[in-house]
Amino acid sequence: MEKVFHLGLTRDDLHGAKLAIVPGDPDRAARISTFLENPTCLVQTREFHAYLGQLNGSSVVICSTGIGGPSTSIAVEELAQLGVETFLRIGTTGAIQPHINEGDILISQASVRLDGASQHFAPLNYPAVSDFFATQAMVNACGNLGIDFHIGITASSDTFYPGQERYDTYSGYVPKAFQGSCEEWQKLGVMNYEMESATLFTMCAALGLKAACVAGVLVNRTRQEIPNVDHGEIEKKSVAVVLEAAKLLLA
Ligand SMILES: O=P(O)(O)O[C@H]1O[C@H](CO)[C@@H](O)[C@H]1O
Ligand SMILES: O=c1cc[nH]c(=O)[nH]1
Repeated sequence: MEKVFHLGLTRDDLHGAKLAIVPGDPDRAARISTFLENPTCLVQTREFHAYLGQLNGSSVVICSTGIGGPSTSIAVEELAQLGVETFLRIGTTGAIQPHINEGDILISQASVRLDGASQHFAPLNYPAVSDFFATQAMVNACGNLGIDFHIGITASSDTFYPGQERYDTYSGYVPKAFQGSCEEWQKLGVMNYEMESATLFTMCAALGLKAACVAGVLVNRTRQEIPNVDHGEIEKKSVAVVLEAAKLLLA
């Protein structure tokens, strides 16, 4: 059986897993795997750290995507080749609406396509939209766990600095195309910035796969630029949501 190019795995390695939980951070993938039954490490290569285990008796893969669309597109493509059909992203994020607080949980319904990779799957006028039922599972998971959440549109950018209009940088310069963009997204009701959902949603919709995204808020950009909150506590909450959503989808 053929191994996929980057992950170096075969279909047999996944034991029929149809659902993947896809954080950006490889260390987060390892931490999430500890919540599975019989977790094993499948591979650790580049930014892709993959684990297999069971949730309520069904095989599930946890695989980090690394930061941004290009590496996310590789993880999703290769996991799809191995039989995965549903991708649940669990990330961290920066909020841009004043009513959203650090530690809040955000569910992305759809994303503004500030990435490049999604254009390799579908033209820009194609929506970066999540799968309705996978997103409903995220919502129901929050309900089951008694966790408050916000649901709405996410701006998903290739860059952390200029694309998210950050001026506290080495040059302090943001190209004209992004000057004023944060305020525009705020006025258009966009909740937050992160860096993978546009690629994930677009490619999954275009390829007939299912995707949803939940994220914990590390910073509110209307108040500060650098997070000063406990990442661990925020991660615990968002991990609980994604695991409960996975269980609901596998039931
Ligand atoms: O915490 P993760 O999942 O990596 O998500 C967010 O954090 C990274 C930037 O710091 C980007 O990947 C962004 O999308
Ligand atoms: O502001 C933030 C925080 C986390 N991740 C992002 O992409 N942006």
